[in-house]
Amino acid sequence: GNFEGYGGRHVPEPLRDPLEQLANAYDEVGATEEFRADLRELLEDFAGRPTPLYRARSLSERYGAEIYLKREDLLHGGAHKINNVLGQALLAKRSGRERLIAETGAGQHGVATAMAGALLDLETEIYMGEKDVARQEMNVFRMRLLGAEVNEVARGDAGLADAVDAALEDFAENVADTHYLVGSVVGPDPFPRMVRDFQSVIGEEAREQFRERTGDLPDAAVACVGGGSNAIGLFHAFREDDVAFYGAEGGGEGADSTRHAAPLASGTDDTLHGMKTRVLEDDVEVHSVSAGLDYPGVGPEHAMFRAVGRCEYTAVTDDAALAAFRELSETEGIIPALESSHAVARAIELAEDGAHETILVNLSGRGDKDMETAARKFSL
Ligand SMILES: Cc1ncc(COP(=O)(O)O)c(/C=N/[C@H](C(=O)O)[C@@H](O)C(C)C)c1O
Repeated sequence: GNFEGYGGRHVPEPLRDPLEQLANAYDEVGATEEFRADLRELLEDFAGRPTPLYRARSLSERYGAEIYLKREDLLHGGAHKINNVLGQALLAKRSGRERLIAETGAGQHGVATAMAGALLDLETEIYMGEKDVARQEMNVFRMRLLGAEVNEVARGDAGLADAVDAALEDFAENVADTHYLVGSVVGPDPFPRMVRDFQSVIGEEAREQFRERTGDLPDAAVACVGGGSNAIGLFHAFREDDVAFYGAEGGGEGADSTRHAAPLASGTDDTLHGMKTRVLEDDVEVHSVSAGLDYPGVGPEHAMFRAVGRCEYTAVTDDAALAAFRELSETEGIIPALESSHAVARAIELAEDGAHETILVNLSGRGDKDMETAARKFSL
C-alpha cells in the first residue's frame, strides 16, 4: 500500500504480523466469488444499493450547470459508511474473528459497524471521543440500541484521533479474536486500499448511471474529504478518465486560521496512525462544524493525488458548508449531512464559476444526525 511514498505500515512491532495476516486474508478471501456474491447480496438487500443518481433540477437551473447527486444518503444507516463496514465485517467473520471494534466521530461509522455486528452476530465495541458523544447523541443511542458497547474516550482532546489511538491499543492486545474495522481510507496498509476497494462501488455505479443517462462522463466529480473514503470511493472508477476531481475538506474557520481540518489544502507531510500522509500543522487545532471531517490527517491516496495534481483540494469553511446545508434543503428538499454539505458548497462554487457543465457530487450522508447542531445554529 504505497502511494508515491505516502501510506505504508508505520506501526509498533505487535501490530506488524496481524496486519500482514489481514492483508493476506483480504487478498485471498476478498477475491473469491463466494465472498463477493455474499457482499453483493447484503449491499443490495440490506444496505439498499444501487443508490439513485439524482439530477438536482432546481440547483442545476439556478446555477446553469447540470448538477447530479449520488445518493449515498439513502443507504441503510444514513451514510456511505455501510459499504465499507459490510465488506470488512464479512471478512472478519470469515477469518474467525468474533469481535469488532471501531472508532467513530460523526457516529455514522459507529452506527454502521453496530448494524453489521448485530446482523452477523459479532460482539461490537465502538470507541468515541467524549466531545463527539456530546454532539452526536442520537447516533450514540442508535449504537446502543443495536447492541454495541460505546466506549467514551476522555484522553487527549476527547476527539476522533483519541478514539483511533484507543482502538489501536485494543487491537494490539486482542488481535486473536478482534477485527479493527477502520472507518475510512486511513491507517496502516492494508486499510487505505481495502476501504477504498469496498467504497469504490459508489463510483462504479455512478459511472454506469451517468453514461446511461447522458451518454457521456461528467466533467467533474466532487466529494467531501474527512478520512477520504467517500471521495476515493467516488473517484476510483473515474481515475483513468478525463474527469476533474475536487475534494472539499473541513475548512473550519478558514485554511489560514488556527482552527480547521484541511491537511491537504493547508498541512504538512507527517506520519499519523500508522500511515505517512498529510497532517495539520502543530499550531492548528483540529476543528470542523461536522464531526465527520474533524480529523487531523487524511488517507494517503489523497496525499498522492494532491502531490501528482490529480485532484484539487479546497478548504470549505463551516459557514459555507452551513449555507449549502440550508440551500440544498430549501431548493431540492434534501437535508444533507453537514459533511456532505461541504461537497455541495464546492459544487455550487464550480457551477457559479462556469468551470464545468456537468458536475457529479457525492451526497455521502443525510442530515438527520445534525439536527441538534443545526437547531443551535439557526433559529427557524
Ligand atoms: C456522512 C459522512 N460523510 C463524510 C464523512 C467523512 O468520512 P470520509 O468519507 O471517510 O472522508 C463522514 C465521516 N464519518 C465518520 C464517522 O461517522 O465516524 C468519521 O467521523 C470517522 C470515521 C473519520 C460521514 O459520517
